[in-house]
Amino acid sequence: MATVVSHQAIASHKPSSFKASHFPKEPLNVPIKLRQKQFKIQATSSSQAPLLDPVLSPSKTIPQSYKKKSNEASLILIRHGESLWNEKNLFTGCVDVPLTEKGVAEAIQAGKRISNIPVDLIFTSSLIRAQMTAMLAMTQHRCKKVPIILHDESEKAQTWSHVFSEETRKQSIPVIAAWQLNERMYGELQGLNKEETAERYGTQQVHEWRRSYHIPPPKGESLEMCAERAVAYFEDNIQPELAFGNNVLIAAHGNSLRSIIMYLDKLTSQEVTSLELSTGLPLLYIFKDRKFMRRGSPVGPTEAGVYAYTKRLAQYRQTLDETL
Ligand SMILES: O=C(O)[C@@H](CO)OP(=O)(O)O
Repeated sequence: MATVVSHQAIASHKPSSFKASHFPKEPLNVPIKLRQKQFKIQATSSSQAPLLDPVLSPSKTIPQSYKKKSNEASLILIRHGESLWNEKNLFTGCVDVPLTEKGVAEAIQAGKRISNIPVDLIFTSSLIRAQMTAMLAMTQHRCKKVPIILHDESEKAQTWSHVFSEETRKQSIPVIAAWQLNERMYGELQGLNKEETAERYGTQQVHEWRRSYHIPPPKGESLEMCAERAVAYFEDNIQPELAFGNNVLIAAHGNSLRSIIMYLDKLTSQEVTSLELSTGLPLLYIFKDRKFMRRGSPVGPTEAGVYAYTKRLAQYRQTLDETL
């Protein structure tokens, strides 16, 4: 079954509808797991003191009043916009190259398409092309919240990036960068031209390296190996957020997203070989009753059908319309 995916999601939380009680004393809506790992709530009312400190004890991290927000959540997947090496037709993998001007435009266009879909939390890979895409897309979001990258590479990085205003935090969206969402490592193909590689090794061989599930490129990751870390990360860190009711945007890569879509859509290792993702096209899923329902790629933020998908999305857009 061949599947070409693109999509577009919708709404945003209008500030007035976003009750502080959803995230009592929470920083940036920090997700449960990350919050457990990275933060503890500091018991102080001083405006001078940080509202959050690095975790000292995970057991102290979950406020008693923390309750599930919703039984339903939106999940938006976006493959990054065109990169400089996409343009040159080079195998890229884990080489960290930026977007082209076209890629920037694609990311902005993706943002327009999802400008009415709620986003509480953003996950990206650790690579700049995915991060640029997420950030550029969010410039278009009607909620006008500010995406902020959480830095957990050191205790100092955590401490130095604290936000001291609760109001400011409420107007922010945490961005979590995870290497597990990186593009598959393309081994000895990284930097090689795809067409020349096909001429040298044969079209069939190169197609197997690029699209088969089990066969890795020389000294690189097969899709199966990529799935082991990307899907594990999704299950451990992203799915719990959706189950809690947080709406999530993931900006990542052709192959890390193929492996996640394989998991979401329950594709076989044969079916995934024909799954192709276009650059910069958002794809919307609804997570409800522990199931993922793919909703495709809405054409524009005003497309009526998008809002028919769920009452919650329609309400969210209506709230935006009334507030902004
Ligand atoms: O070069 C890469 O990293 C990927 C994505 O651009 O290529 P492919 O389409 O071959 O998986």
